[in-house]
Amino acid sequence: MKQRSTYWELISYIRPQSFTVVKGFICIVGYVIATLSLINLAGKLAPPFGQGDVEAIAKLSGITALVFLIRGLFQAGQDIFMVKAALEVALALRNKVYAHLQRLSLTYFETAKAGDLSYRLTEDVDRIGEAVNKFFHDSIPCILQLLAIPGYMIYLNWQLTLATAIVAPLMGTLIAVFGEKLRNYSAKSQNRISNLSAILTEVFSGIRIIQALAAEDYEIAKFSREAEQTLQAKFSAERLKAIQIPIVGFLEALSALSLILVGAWQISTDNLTVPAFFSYLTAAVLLIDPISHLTSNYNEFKQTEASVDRVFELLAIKPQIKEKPGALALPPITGKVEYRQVNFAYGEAPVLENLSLIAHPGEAIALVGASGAGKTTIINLLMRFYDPIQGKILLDGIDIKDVTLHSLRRQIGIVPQETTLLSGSIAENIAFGQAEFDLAQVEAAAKIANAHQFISQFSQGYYTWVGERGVNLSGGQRQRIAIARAVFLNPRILILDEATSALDSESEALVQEALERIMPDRTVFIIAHRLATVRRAGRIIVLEAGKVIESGNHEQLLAKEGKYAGYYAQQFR
Ligand SMILES: Nc1ncnc2c1ncn2[C@@H]1O[C@H](COP(=O)(O)OP(=O)(O)OP(=O)(O)O)[C@@H](O)[C@H]1O
Repeated sequence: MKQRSTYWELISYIRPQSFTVVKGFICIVGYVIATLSLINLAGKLAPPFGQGDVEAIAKLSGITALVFLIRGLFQAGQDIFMVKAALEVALALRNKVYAHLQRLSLTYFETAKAGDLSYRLTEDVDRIGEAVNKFFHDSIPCILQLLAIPGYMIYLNWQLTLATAIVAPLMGTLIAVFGEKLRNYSAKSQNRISNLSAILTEVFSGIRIIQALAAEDYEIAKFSREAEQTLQAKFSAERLKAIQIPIVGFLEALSALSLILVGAWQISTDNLTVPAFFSYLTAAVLLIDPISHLTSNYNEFKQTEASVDRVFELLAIKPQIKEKPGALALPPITGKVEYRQVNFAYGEAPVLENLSLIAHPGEAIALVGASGAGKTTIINLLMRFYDPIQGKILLDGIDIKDVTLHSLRRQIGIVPQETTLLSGSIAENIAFGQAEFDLAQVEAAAKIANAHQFISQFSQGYYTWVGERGVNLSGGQRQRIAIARAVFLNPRILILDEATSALDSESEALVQEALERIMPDRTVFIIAHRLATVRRAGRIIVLEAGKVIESGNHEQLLAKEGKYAGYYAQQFR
C-alpha cells in the first residue's frame, strides 16, 4: 500500500518558485476582482442607457474599457508567472535527475535502458511541469471559486444548498475511484511507452548488426507487439475517462433536478421568491465550470502521478560507489599503484582472489590471461567503478576510497578497445570534460598521438563535428583521438585496453608508435590478448581465474615454460 503520494516530493522544487507563484496569485486575484467589477459596471450601464444619458454612458464605457485592459494585463501576468514557475520546476527537476544519473555507479547502467531513462528525463518531466502549471493556473482559481460560491449559496438558502449538494459525496467517491484506476492505467501506459523508447534506442544504435543479420522483420514484429501493448494501456485510460464524463454529467443533472424540486416546493410554501430562486440558480450554474475543470484536472494529476513516481524512483537510487564524507582530492601522484590482498566478485562467484600487485612509477605492466580471467576487473577496481570486497588499492600509498572520485579518475587515462566519441568537435572530444581549453594544447596532444595529420585534412580541422551525425572516422583514427585525449589529460597512470586489437597493420603501426611515445614516465597497464603488443612491457602478469599464476618479463616467462610460454607458442606457431 502506497503511503504518501510522491507529489509531496515536488514541494522542495516548488518552494524556490514561491515568489513567482505569489506574483501569479496576485494576478489571479486581480483578474477575479476585475471580472466582478465588470459585472458591476454592466449593471450600472443599464439606467443611463434607459435615460439616453450619452455622457454618462461614454464615461462608464471609458471606465469599462480601462477595466477590460487591466483585466487583460492581470490575465497575461497570471499566465506568464504561473507558466514560468512550472517550467522552472520542471527544469530544476530535470537537471537534478540528470546530475544524479551521472553520479550513479556503472552497475546501475549495466541493467538500465537508455531509452527508458531518456523518456523519464524528457516526457515524464514535461508532464510534471504541465501538471504543476495546471495546478497553479487552473486548479487554484477553481478551488477558490468552489469555496466562495457554495459559501454564498449557503448564505442565500441552506435547504437548497443541501438539495444541490446531496450528490456531492457520491460524486467525490466516484472521482476518487476513477482517479486511482487512471493512475494505474497511466503507470502501465508510461512504462510501455518508455519500453518503446528503450527499444528504439537499442535498435538504432545496433542497426548495423540488425541489417547484417537480416533481422529487420523480427525487429519490426517485436516493435509492433510492444506498440500494440502501448495502445492497449492508453486505450484503457481513455475508455475510463469516456465512461466517467457521462456518469458525472448524470449526477450533475440529478443535482439540478433536486434543486428544482426543492425550489418549487419552497416557492409553493412561500418560503422562497421566484427572483431569489433564479439568483440562487445563477450561483449554482457558476459552479459547473469549476467542478468540471477540477474533475478533469484531478484525472490528469492522477495520470501524472505515474510520471512523478517514475522520476522520483530514479532519484531514490543510491550510487553504490560512494565518496567518503569530506573526501579530499587526490594530490598529484607519482604513479605507484598497489593492490593489497584484493578480493572481488560481481555476484556470488569470486572474480579476483587475494590479488597483490605493486606497479612502480614509470613501469609498464601487461595483464595477460584467457577471456574472463579478470583483466578488465583489475582496471575497473582501480577506476573505482566497483569496490573490492576485501583488501585495498593504494595510489602513492593513499587508499583510493579516501579520495574524491573526480580527482582519482582525472589522474588515470584510458585508451579503450572501442573509443566512444560524443557529439561535438574533434577538439572538444580530445579536451574531453573541459569546457574551456587551449587549442594549441589540443593540437600538441594530437601531434603526439599521430592524429594531427588526418585531422588537418578535414576542411574544418579541429572543429570537424564527430559523434552522432558527424564525420565518420576509422577505427585507427578513433584510437588516435583516444590517445590524444590521454595525452591531453597527461595522467600518471595509463590504461591501454586492447588498444590495437581491431586495426589493420598500417593503422596499428601508427597507433603503436603513438603509444610508445606516451608510455615513458607513466605507470602503464596493458590489457592484450595479442602477445606481440605485450612483449615490450617491463613485467607481464599472467592471470587465471582471478589469480596471478606467473609474473616476469617476456624472456623470463618464456624460460619458465609455463602458461605464458604456452600462449606464446600457440600464437606464433
Ligand atoms: N559487470 C559484470 N557483472 C557480472 N559479472 C561480470 C561483469 N563483468 C565481468 N564479469 C565476470 O567476471 C569475470 C572476469 O571478467 P573480466 O572482464 O575482468 O575478464 P577479462 O579477463 O577482462 O576478459 P576479456 O579478456 O574477455 O575481456 C568473468 O567471469 C565475467 O563473466
